[in-house]
Amino acid sequence: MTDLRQQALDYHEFPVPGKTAVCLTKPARTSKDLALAYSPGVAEPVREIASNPSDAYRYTNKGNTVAVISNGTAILGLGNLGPLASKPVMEGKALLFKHFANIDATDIEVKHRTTEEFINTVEAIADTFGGINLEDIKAPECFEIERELIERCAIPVFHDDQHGTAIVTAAGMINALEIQGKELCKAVFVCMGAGAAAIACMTMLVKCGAQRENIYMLDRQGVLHTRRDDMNEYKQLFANNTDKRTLQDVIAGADVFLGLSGPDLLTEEDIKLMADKPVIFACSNPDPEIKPELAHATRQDLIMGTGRSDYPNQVNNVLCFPFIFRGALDVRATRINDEMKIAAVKAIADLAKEPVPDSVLAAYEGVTEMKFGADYVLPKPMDPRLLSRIAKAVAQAAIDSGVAQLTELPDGYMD
Ligand SMILES: NC(=O)C1=CN([C@@H]2O[C@H](COP(=O)(O)OP(=O)(O)OC[C@H]3O[C@@H](n4cnc5c(N)ncnc54)[C@H](OP(=O)(O)O)[C@@H]3O)[C@@H](O)[C@H]2O)C=CC1
Ligand SMILES: CC(=O)C(=O)O
Ligand SMILES: [Mg+2]
Repeated sequence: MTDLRQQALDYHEFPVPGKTAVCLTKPARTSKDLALAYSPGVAEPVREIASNPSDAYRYTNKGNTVAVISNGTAILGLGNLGPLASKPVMEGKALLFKHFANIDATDIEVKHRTTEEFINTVEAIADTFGGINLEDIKAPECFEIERELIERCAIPVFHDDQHGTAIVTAAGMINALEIQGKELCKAVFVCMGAGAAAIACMTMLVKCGAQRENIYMLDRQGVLHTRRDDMNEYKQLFANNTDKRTLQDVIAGADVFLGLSGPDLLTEEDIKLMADKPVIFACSNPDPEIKPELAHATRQDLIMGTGRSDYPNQVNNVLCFPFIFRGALDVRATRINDEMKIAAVKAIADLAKEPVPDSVLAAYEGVTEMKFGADYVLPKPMDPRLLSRIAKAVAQAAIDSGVAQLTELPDGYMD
């Protein structure tokens, strides 16, 4: 048993099992308190909400809550291990929502037979919450699930593995390519994986300026190409009219490798074939497509990122989801649209160029300097400025694009 394995199990088991609990925001000590909190007093907000549903934001915790919902079909890069096994990850997301953005998140693991049953289950409970963060639901079902739920729910529904990952990847990619002296619109991309995260990341990169014809994607069968007849409609959008079939065929001369697939799928020989000054984001969790030690030992001119906390350049949706929901909840956005996502990309990318506060350095043992460059293309999750920068940009974008129920930012918001 490795040290980290035992430490992780102990962390989850002691002093109480799990990572989250409920806390009270109102007194419940006296009979008067109970008469207000429960019967008879609770009847008053019930009547108010029955006659005006938006009063749920006024008298209940709805406006500061997010449901983190999974079916466990794509738990990190561990695969389809079922809803119950996904609970530690969902509790982990709830911990991050609370710690970084003071949002009260509840994890919900759904057992279901059909995609429709999952959608109906989530729709049925949606009004309880201010937002829904879908997590670790595999492609292609995730696309239909999210689309349907956005249609059916009056609150933001956001598949984190798609859009949280895409926002952070785009921010990191813009910065990494700038440092390498390359342009997004000219860069050649190889994306290993063609699932939830990969399709969303490449879609977002195209929105940010990457050229569709410069993108090669691969799944377990190899390169997505137009002569294949085994691809779903989402993969078809990224199929190229090409004779290239393997990773080795497409990685030769590529500027970027983006891994959203599984562990150890990229070799030293592969990265030797890439163009000068490549960018490698090997984002599979917990084990990346190539270990940073191996990549750095192979080439000196690359920028390397992973999804993990224990290497430089953590390309992980934790940099986005707590903060984008903070902004969306605070203006009661009914959805999280492209304008809000692009605002988040820009806020994250820009923050990486600013001097890093000492409090961030203190959270990273042994690190004495962090400065925009090859080992610092993205802000750190511990950076307290992420909250104000992303939430404010997102909330403003929600107002400007007409999906906020508030017409202006609250006075002094995030100042
Ligand atoms: N760093 C971050 O913030 C994030 C990282 N991720 C990581 O991305 C990975 C994928 O997650 P997600 O998109 O949600 O899962 P999905 O199940 O939706 O997609 C997985 C994709 O990876 C492909 N794949 C798996 N194994 C291989 C292989 N051996 N060779 C080629 N392709 C392979 C699958 O191919 P096929 O279609 O043929 O089955 C599929 O296209 C996970 O490792 C996850 O940890 C995800 C979200 C955020
Ligand atoms: C980070 C994350 O959401 C994942 O790996 O699935
Ligand atoms: Mg995930």
